[in-house]
Amino acid sequence: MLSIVNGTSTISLTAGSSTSLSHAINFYTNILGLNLHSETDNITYLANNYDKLIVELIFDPAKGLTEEQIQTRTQEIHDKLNQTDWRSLDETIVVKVNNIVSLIETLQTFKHVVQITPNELFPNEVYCVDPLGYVIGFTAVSNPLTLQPPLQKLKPNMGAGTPSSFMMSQAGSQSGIITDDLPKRNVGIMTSGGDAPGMNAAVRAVVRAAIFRGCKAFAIKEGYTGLVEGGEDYIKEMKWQDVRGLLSEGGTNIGTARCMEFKERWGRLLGCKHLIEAGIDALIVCGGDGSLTGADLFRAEWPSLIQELLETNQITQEQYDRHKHLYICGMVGSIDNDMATTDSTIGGYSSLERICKAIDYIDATASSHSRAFVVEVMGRHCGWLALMAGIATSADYIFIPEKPSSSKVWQDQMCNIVGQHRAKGKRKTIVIVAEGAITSDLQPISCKDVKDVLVNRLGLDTRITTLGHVQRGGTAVAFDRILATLQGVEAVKAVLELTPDTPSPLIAIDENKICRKPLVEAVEKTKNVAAAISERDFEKAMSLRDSEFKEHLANFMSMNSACHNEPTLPPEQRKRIAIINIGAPAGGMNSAVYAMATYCMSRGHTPYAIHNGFSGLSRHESVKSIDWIDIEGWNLIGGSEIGTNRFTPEETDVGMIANYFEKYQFDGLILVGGFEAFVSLEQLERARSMYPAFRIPMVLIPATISNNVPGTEYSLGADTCLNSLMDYCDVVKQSASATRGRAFIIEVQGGNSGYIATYAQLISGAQVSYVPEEGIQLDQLEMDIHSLKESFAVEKGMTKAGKLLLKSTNASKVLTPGVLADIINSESGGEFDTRTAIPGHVQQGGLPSPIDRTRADRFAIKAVQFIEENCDKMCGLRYSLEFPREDKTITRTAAVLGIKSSHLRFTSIRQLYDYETELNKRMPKKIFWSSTREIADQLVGRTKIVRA
Ligand SMILES: Nc1ncnc2c1ncn2[C@@H]1O[C@H](COP(=O)(O)OP(=O)(O)OP(=O)(O)O)[C@@H](O)[C@H]1O
Ligand SMILES: O=P(O)(O)OC[C@H]1O[C@](O)(CO)[C@@H](O)[C@@H]1O
Ligand SMILES: [Mg+2]
Repeated sequence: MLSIVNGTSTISLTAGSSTSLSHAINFYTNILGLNLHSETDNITYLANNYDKLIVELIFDPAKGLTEEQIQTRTQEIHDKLNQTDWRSLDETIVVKVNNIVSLIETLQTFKHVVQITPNELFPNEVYCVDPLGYVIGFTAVSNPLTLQPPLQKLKPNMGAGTPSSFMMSQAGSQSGIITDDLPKRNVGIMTSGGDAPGMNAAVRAVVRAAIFRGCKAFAIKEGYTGLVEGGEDYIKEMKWQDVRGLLSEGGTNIGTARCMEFKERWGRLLGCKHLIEAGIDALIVCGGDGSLTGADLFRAEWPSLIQELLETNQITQEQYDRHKHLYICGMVGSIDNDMATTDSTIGGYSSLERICKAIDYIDATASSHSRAFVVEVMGRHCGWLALMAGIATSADYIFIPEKPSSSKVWQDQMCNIVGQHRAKGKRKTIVIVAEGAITSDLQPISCKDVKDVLVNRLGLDTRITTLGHVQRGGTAVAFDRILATLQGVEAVKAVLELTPDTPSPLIAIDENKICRKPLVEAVEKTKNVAAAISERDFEKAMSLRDSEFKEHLANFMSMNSACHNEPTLPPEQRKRIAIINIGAPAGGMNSAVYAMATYCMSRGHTPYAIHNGFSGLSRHESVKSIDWIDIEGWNLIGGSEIGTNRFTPEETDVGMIANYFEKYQFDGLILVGGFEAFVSLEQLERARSMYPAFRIPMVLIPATISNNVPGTEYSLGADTCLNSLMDYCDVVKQSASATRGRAFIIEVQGGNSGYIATYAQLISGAQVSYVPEEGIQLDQLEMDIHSLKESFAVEKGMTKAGKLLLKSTNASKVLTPGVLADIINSESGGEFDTRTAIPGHVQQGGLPSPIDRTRADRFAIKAVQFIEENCDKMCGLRYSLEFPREDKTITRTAAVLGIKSSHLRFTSIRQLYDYETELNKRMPKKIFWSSTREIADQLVGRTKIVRA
């Protein structure tokens, strides 16, 4: 993305072609919607929120940098762009151009800009293609988008376009359908390889998104077998209602297979023929590395396959002309999470949840008998499941294919670690073995091998548990439903945007960002991992796994060695680090404390817990150093073991808090909590001028189910909450469906943030979510009731679809669930009835989800590293009379750690508090999930009134 700023006025970004129109509009409305017109605002906004690269084009040197500075910066940029993948650049870049001609020249020096086209009709415009294939246009016309018609979202049609009539309508009807200039294609979706929870959600999303865009959707049944066999039994057109209820079902209802015939050319030739016969133009394959390897091969071979079909008269010239290009797109569905270039695969976290649950159960029996358990998990040649389960359950030792050692080494290492844990008083031992675990000479390591060592060398009473296909069963967790849904919608958009010349994409996720990556590259990189392992080049295999994998492994190893007697840092670098929980409980708070403390121990720092928040500290000096055995097992439990409350320092006693910070000589503070923790951090940062004890690095790990902490798109606890809400909604929906003709209004927590309600709508298929950001408008309510009535009338007695309506508590104080139910009931004319359900504090409790456990560990370790890195900066200032509080290098040492788009970032509390927070609303100014609301509505066919 490029933001182009011209000192006084903004030179605008616009669309270069129809394929990039919505891309550019999205970008542009993001900026304009926020009314960020000033240069600084644009840059700050983009740097913090949008993407990784900003190119700032200074047209007038007098208004910006000196000529010389511009030249130096320009040179730096060129050097960087030529060396690095431009999307991983993470800073503001200034390029000087004087006019459109020099802009073209400048762009031509960018290694990754593959094509630059001056526009002959409009000489003030230039288009180029970025690495993802987007056409980006530049124009000297100020704000050219005002010349475009306004973006049409859902249409407020009260007649033929009402949602239920739309839902029941045939594909191709225009009512309620997105009107853009993307081509209408017939889109096929198949699931292939091992089934994975979330595949059903992917199929639902693809079918509905395709229909919504005015295309026809087809399911190809039984994976590639469906292509090879062809015909109506295997390739079936799907209508809106065919995918109803799929969200909550495990496995894949359209079937999957491992199809040997497709590995042969003749099988693929048949596949080509059958796709053409069915009239399918675009194919979305949801499967694992094997399936996508097959898809990539199919794409590469397509021209020769179709040529052969023409030459052998198996298809007509007309068919040949229409299907010359196969538009193909990959979605990674596999529990193994073994595909390169994406952080997660659909199904991976559901499987992880099953594994963690099983190990949590095993924990109890292991502890009771003081036994060791060797647990085998799936993953084929990938150790992701074993590694993540190891972190999430605080296993003693793990075996993964990417990091093998010789038989002698692993035996000694495992016995050493397990022995030390036992010596410290641990009563149970959990060792996780990935099914693909090997020694460095490629010999498989079996659970039996591991058990024998534990028995013979440590004398432990040991049992083996092989989890097997339990790991693949059951409904998808919230994350997989979200991932599958958002990726399915993106996949449809991708296949409609593809041109014969653009490379086939794979829909990936980078931290929190759904994005497209080249399919060929992903397949190639994945194959290279396997090749590196078979060549015993384990370093290379590890380097080809994504960076998060490597980070998790390093974290596991450090936490695992916490009770060793040899910390990694020399004594003079060891610190005293305070940890505190603030705000309402959230899943993952304990995991974060556990991870921080164990990581501190492995480094040689002393971790201190401040019990019961700031009020506990000021009233009872509630500081306690943390012992390893005291926190053993905390990773797995909900709530807050050290206690949490909402009091901020100023609500308690700042002076007393400073006094205790001084007394214990804390070198750093890590807060874990939500908005109150955010406010507390700001208060402590502000108090630094007055109290030297606070001149230490301080960092906040966001933890709140409301997910409303500025500076992050993710807070610990939000995933745990979503999962409990999802289970709750599934159960209520089942009851509503069984009763027929019943709707439920479910009240959802989240303070002033509609995050939980919006994502709960997305994963439960609720008809609406009313959120505080929008309130409940009477005309919208009227429309929703009208739609509900109509859909119940259409479906009367036929289907068993229960309807859910979600309402955030703060969406309206007047329209409570009871009042809403009364209104709907009085409007329903006896055709259906509406009840209420309030999950309440269930949403805050429960065991932390594996995502919250593993993210907590990652956040925690990053936070400790932040303290380590910033301690020296503050050292000299501790007792100096002059404290440069406003100095940016100083303010940055009090920060919020967050996930932003595809990055983990520290953002200074000053920046966030002063510029990016709506204090009265306790919300960040920018809501990053607005587009998810649109998708959640689109996929249930809700008609939303567009407001100016
Ligand atoms: N090299 C290939 N060429 C053509 N087709 C392939 C190739 N590899 C795999 N396929 C097709 O993809 C199907 C599924 O592949 P595979 O069994 O490896 O599972 P996967 O997609 O990796 O999923 P998972 O690993 O999660 O089970 C195969 O049965 C085959 O039909
Ligand atoms: O279900 P199947 O065909 O026995 O395959 C089991 C394999 O499939 C997976 O579950 C998914 O690829 C692997 O983890 C496992 O090795
Ligand atoms: Mg596979």
